[in-house]
Amino acid sequence: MLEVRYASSNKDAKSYDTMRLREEFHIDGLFQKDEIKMVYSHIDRIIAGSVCPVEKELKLEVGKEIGAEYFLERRELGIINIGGSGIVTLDGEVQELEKGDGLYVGKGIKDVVFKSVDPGKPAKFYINSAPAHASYPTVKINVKDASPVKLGSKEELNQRTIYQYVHPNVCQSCQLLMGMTILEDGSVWNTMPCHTHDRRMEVYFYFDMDDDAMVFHMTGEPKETRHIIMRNEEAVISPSWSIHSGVGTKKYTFIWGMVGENQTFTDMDHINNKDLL
Ligand SMILES: O=C[C@H](O)[C@@H](O)CC(=O)C(=O)O
Ligand SMILES: [Zn+2]
Repeated sequence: MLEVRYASSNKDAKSYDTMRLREEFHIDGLFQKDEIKMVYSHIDRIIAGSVCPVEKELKLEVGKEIGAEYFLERRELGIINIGGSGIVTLDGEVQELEKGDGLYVGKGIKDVVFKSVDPGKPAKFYINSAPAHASYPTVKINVKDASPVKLGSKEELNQRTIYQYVHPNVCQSCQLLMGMTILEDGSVWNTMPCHTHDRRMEVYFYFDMDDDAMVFHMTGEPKETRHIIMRNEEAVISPSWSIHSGVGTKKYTFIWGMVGENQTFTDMDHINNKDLL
């Protein structure tokens, strides 16, 4: 299933009510058994989605929206498995991904097939894909190979480690950047102090949450902030003009993916807390 969403202007988004904000930016219904769900956003043409093979093998297919012979004809793909052991087969070559493992798949791979090792403990593949102009090698990224950046402090309730998976420090890609942020026990804030980066949009995917837990995800321009309530295994699109930051009622982890003009991670436009409205 592929759902298409168009881009929203910062001028229009100011007047969105809760439901409209969710319609434009919030993604739920991920990880349905034996299904692939994808959202194709016209914001930098990122595709974010889930692949949840249980009994069946699932193959990436293309429709008219992509206009290619096969999914990765002119795209690249990042995968992180958040479930049980899984297998991704790339033109017949087998890659095994345990929980937390990632895979970068370059342009030109024709057959991408997903399956679970044990249907009793299905794999859950979270995916991000972006248009690509060049083919870079497939790279498997274990959590331990991802490049860690420690941020925050106990006092600010935002102590966390950002693991860069698809990033120039780890592997080559055309435009995709992807990683996972893990919070320390008792820290509830991510990406606060917050930032924007007009050169890249971003998608956050929240997981490893209890059923009754929520993350209040902050969105909007720095002086027009709104929130979107996130529950386990839901994602949210952040246009380049928007902040993206969250606070949890209980513990959570999230995967971030960025697509756009550049790949520089440290070029964000930091926003001072006192300037937020
Ligand atoms: O532009 C960078 C992205 O928003 C994330 O990498 C930030 C993040 O995971 C965090 O601060 O917790
Ligand atoms: Zn960001």
